[in-house]
Amino acid sequence: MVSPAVSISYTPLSICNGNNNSWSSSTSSKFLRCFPSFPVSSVDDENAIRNRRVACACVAPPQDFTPAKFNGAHKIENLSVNKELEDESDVLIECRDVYKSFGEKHILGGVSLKIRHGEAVGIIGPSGTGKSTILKIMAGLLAPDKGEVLIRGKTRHGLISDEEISGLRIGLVFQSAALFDSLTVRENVGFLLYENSTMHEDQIAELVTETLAAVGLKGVEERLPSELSGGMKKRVALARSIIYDTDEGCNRARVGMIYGFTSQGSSNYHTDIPTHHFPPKVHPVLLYDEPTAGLDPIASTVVEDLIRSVHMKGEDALGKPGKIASYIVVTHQHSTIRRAVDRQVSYSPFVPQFCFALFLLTELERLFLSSVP
Ligand SMILES: Nc1ncnc2c1ncn2[C@@H]1O[C@H](COP(=O)(O)OP(=O)(O)OP(=O)(O)O)[C@@H](O)[C@H]1O
Repeated sequence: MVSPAVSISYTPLSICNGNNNSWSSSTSSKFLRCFPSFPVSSVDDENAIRNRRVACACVAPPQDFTPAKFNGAHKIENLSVNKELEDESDVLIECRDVYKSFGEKHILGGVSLKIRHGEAVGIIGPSGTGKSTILKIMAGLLAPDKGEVLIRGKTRHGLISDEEISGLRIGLVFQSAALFDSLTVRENVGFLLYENSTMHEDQIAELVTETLAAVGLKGVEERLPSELSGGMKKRVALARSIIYDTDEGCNRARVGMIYGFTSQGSSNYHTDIPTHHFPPKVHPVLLYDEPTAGLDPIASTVVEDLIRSVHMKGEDALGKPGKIASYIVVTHQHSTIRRAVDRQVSYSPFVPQFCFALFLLTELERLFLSSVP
């Protein structure tokens, strides 16, 4: 089993990107390795973490760190240092110098980042800095005031369009599970298919059961959301974001349709992929907004491993390879960065102190977990 290690950097740069062996000697010498192994809990799944390339993203304030003057416009910086990633052909989503304000509030001030095929990216930063906003912009639910969003190299104009996402399936899993309270788990997970596919109800029911099993839930199909724990709700939301139409008979005209639900009506965005296997040119990308918020450390671990397992480099609870090409996780929890992310993008100028605080919290969490019999 590969054990992720956490390192402390004495520079704001906190990335160990790429594969486990990607530390150059000059880089590794700048880092103090402090936790050679991650605590093994009962929910650890060797398969789920076997394919983890890196889980390392923690920074301490540099000794000479002086916070930059805050001028109201935060900037996300892609801190990747991996030269291998300079090839542009595998970029699925790119934000280029994106600005966004709400009224007088300047939320995003020149955000640039790229999400590549196969990547697992974490976005970390203080509350209210615009992390959810950038996810919504990437998903095409909000338009930037200035700057560009490119989907597989093509500039998106305005909000998401059917044409644009014919090659990309973007799912957005919101912070709250945002299930429909009056619908059963089966109806929630299968909602899009019941509403929009030509699949027979029995087929949908079977697919829902299979998808729930993939996220480790069995026998909950007929329950209402109010009868589930917070962690179970998150898993149901995850199942809803990865289910897709298996009806080969469906024509492809529906590829690229997008549906949305938030807590006031819409929270999870899907496209409807009507083939059992994703067409070769369709890349499912999931955007998770604080998927472990409000969960205890063990429930968080389950969700973090599930996020890994539905990724193309993982295996789901049924032992099948995951189907998600790339994903982004917005989180406040360092454990989520450590377990579920290969690469981290951070908000400046506060991130060194913020990550250091997260590091301390994670250590408390680790001590707590290790003391549990
Ligand atoms: N539709 C909107 N209208 C007006 N203000 C908004 C809107 N959406 C977000 N904001 C404001 O933009 C700021 C950034 O919000 P956002 O949800 O993106 O932050 P965040 O970094 O994800 O925060 P948190 O970590 O607390 O979830 C907040 O001050 C929020 O009130």
